[in-house]
Amino acid sequence: MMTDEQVLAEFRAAEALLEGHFILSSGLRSSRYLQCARVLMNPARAARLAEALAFKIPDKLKIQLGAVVSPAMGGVIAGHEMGRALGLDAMFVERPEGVFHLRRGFRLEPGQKVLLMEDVVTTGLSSREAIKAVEEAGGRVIAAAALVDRSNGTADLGVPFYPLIRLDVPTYQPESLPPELAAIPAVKPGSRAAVAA
Ligand SMILES: O=P(O)(O)OC[C@H]1O[C@H](OP(=O)(O)OP(=O)(O)O)[C@H](O)[C@@H]1O
Ligand SMILES: O=C(O)c1cc(=O)[nH]c(=O)[nH]1
Ligand SMILES: [Mg+2]
Repeated sequence: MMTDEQVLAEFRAAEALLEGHFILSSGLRSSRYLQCARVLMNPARAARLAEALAFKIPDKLKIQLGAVVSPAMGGVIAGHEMGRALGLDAMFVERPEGVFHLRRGFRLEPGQKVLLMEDVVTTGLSSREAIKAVEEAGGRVIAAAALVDRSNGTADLGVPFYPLIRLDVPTYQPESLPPELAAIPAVKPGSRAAVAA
């Protein structure tokens, strides 16, 4: 078990709570960014957080799970640590041509029950795209998990969703930025291809 304060303390210790002007995966803008790669770069910290998250998933779901699948890049280490915490193999989907799919010889048994693991959920779009990829590969996503849910309650993944922590962080459409954000040059930390302007 970990309290929200303990989770936040791990993020602070990792210097993962960034402030500035960020272009998110969805194209939305924010003055705050959770840089989960900095949290996960410490293996002991990554393992502690994954164990705390595994504890939040109900046993009746956990016993059904056959694998963890996560969307690359951000989900890779998070998914691997969840695999360790749950005693399951962890695979990832990636999108070198733009659409998530399993590569590298990863495969799912027909109907194999999967936990979809993300680092951060903002709009839920990446999770939904990854769920589709799992289903196209024959698997069945029965639950989703993430280190951080910053969707402010808006993300609907279509399956039960277990975030380690929920953080209320505002996002803005690029055409309706508050002046203090418009004054700072925007950076895009994630790896999804930017939408053409
Ligand atoms: O809920 P969403 O609105 O989809 O946003 C969250 C997604 O954005 C980030 O990934 P990103 O696309 O930046 O790429 P990366 O994981 O390859 O860095 C993060 O790792 C999630 O996958
Ligand atoms: O929405 C995103 O792309 C996003 C937000 C955030 O806080 N951290 C992150 O890694 N991605
Ligand atoms: Mg990602």
